[in-house]
Amino acid sequence: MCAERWWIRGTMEAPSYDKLVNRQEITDAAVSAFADSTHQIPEKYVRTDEVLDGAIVGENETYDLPVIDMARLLDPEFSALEIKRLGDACRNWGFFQLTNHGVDEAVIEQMKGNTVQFFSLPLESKKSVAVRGNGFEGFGHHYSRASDKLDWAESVILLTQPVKDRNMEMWPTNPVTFRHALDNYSVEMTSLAMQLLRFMAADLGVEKEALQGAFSGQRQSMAIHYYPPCRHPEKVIGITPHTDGLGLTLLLHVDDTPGLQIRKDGRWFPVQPLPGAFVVNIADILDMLTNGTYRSVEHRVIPDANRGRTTVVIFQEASVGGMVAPLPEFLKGGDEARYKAIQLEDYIRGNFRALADGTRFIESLRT
Ligand SMILES: O=C(O)CCC(=O)C(=O)O
Ligand SMILES: [Fe+2]
Repeated sequence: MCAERWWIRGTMEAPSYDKLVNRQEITDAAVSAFADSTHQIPEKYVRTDEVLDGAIVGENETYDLPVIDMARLLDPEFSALEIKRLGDACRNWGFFQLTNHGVDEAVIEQMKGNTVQFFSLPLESKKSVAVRGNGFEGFGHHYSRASDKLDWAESVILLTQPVKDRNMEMWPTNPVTFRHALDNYSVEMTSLAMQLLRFMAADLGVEKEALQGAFSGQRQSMAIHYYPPCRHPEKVIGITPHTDGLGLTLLLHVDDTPGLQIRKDGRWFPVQPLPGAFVVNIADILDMLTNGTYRSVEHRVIPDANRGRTTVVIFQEASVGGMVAPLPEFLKGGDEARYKAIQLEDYIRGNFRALADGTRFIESLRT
C-alpha cells in the first residue's frame, strides 16, 4: 500500500504532516492585540531586528516592477514583445503584475466579498474551521517555527484541487456563499495559470505541453490572509520572509493597501498594487523545472499603519511523473542539472520541514 494512503484504512483523516506544520490558533489574546496596536505589542509579535534586515527602497527612488499585459500577450501584433517582457520579469524579478487578465470579474468580486465578510466575523465563527493538530489547513496564524515569533495576520489555508482531495470540514460555511466562491475562483485560477504557462513556454523555447503538462491535474492550494493595521509597523511582520514552495503563485489584492515587499540585491522593493491586476510569482518548483532559468524570489509582508490588508493567494503545484526535477529540455545544451531530482511527496514534506526550521528546502537540493 502506498505510504500516503494508510490513512484511508486508519483514522480516515488526511495526512497531517505530523510535527512538521506549526500553525498556531488565533486566540482572544491575538484578536485583542490586533485590535489595539497603539500601546503594547505582545512580545511574540515584536521582531524589530527582522524588519530592519535589509533596507526598504524608499518612495523617492524610482523602480519599475514588471507589469505584463495579457491582452498584449494574446494580440499577434504585440505578443512576441510581451512574451520577451514576461520572460525578463520571470528571470530578473521572479514577480510581475498581470493586467487585462480576462478572469471573470463576477468570480473575482464574489471571492473578494466573501473573504472580507469572513474576516469580519467574530472569532468564535471563524474558529469553526480553526487549524487542528499538525494539519496545514484551516483558520489560524500562518506557518511559524516552533516556539518562535508569530506573523501579524490571520490566514485560512485550504487544499482546493483536485476536488476529491478537498477536506470540506475546513471549508467555511459562513458566509453561506463562501464555498461556492472558493470553488469558482479555484477553477478560474487554474485556467489562468495554464494560459500563463503557455506564454512562459514560448519565452523559454520549450513545447507548451512540457510546461503545462507539469502543472496539469496537480494540486492547487489557497491562502487567504488578513493583515490587521499595526500602529508600529516597524516592529511586526505580516508574513515572514520566504520563497513560495510550490510551482506558480497568483495573488489577488482584495483592497489597495500595500504591504508586499520583494527582495532584490539585498533590498526590499514594495509592490504598489495596480487596480484590477494579479501579482504573479515564480515558486521553487518552477525554478527547479527550468533549472534556475526562472527565479523563485524571497518576499515578505509588512502591515500598514492605518489600513487592514486582505489578499487571496493561489498556489499551483507541479511535478513530472511524480518527480520534481529540471525538465530534460533545460539540460539539452550540456547544461548541468542545478538541482537534484526528488519525489514530489518527499519534496512537500521537506518543504514543510524547512518552513518549520526557517530554512529553504530548495537550497538543500542544489547540486
Ligand atoms: O499577502 C501577500 O501579499 C503575500 C502572501 C504570501 O506571500 C504567501 O501566502 O505565500
Ligand atoms: Fe509567498
